[in-house]
Amino acid sequence: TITSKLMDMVVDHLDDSSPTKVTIVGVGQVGMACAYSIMTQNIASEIALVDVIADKLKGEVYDMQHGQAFVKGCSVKGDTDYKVTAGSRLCIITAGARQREGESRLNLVQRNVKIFEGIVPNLVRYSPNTVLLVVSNPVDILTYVAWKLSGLPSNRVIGSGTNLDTARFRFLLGEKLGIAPSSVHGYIIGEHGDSSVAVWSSTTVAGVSLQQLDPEIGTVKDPENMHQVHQEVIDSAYEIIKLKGYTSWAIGLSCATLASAVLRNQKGVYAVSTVAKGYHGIEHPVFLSLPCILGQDGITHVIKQTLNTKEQAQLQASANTLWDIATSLDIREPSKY
Ligand SMILES: COc1ncc(-c2ccc3c(Nc4cccc(C(=O)O)c4)c(C(N)=O)cnc3c2)c(OC)n1
Repeated sequence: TITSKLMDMVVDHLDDSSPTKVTIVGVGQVGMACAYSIMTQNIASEIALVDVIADKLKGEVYDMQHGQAFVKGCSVKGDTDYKVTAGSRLCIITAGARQREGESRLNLVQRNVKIFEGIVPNLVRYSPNTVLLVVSNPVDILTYVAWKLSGLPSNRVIGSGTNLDTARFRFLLGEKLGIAPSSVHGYIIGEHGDSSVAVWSSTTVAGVSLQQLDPEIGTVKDPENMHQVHQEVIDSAYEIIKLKGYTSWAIGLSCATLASAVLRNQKGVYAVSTVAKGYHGIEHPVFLSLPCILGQDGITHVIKQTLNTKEQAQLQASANTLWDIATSLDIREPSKY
């Protein structure tokens, strides 16, 4: 054969037990933007793609595989059978039901619970030590659902949460200040979407607090209307969906950054959705975004920011809303024994 003429075998099969393998469930626009970002940034040595639409899945796998020659060391495979995901360090869930015309948020969530019941137990079965990263919306509720269905410790169940909101906030502030987003430090925390909280008191450039320079910053009395920056962040997802039908590139890049923090044990601080019980007077085990340190075992620490009374009240209101939804869901938890 060509192989035997080309080369001599030295070792039959090296047990490559340390592949940095990432699974992505859902090969829609978000899932493929995650896959492409992870592949081109050499964050994983293996990417496994899973979905229920077999032809779409096969097409995406082939198309990604044909790009392997252009990147260093990232192999892509895919299957509708979850066996393909075995040994993943990180599993990213982008799958979910599409909101139907006039469908209530609660009905959509319940449909996604059913879908997650088909996905999460399969992921944990083949990768019991995995970290889960939930991207599907409504992300805070669905990260809680994934946590309940997985039986994993909460440090290994993460929601992308307000990580993307925070990136948009830093970008828009940077545009106003003429400073690169990487040098504008600030966090949007809490519930992803309309009720997120911009923590103006900890928004700084070179350690200089913008709130100290302008105590009204972020309020409607702020002469420079910086409050508008947070409103633009909240509106941006709707704006982009109106313009192109979905969002993909920024969420894909944000997930690649979170994947890198986990796979490379980087200990970066990111606003991601985690169990907020015990922080800022929150009593229920709901998932909300807080600044978290990310490493190989998921969330190792939560940074305790000092929030003003208004910011705390907003978080607690979100926590109560999410807890009402969480307790109304019928989630089939794994048997404890
Ligand atoms: C083992 O049992 C099992 N296995 C898989 C599923 C399941 C269901 C829906 C899935 C799914 N979404 C999906 C599939 C079909 C219809 C819809 C919808 O919006 O109605 C949504 C996706 C995705 N890419 O969005 C990806 N995987 C899925 C997987 C499932 O759902 C109950 N049950």
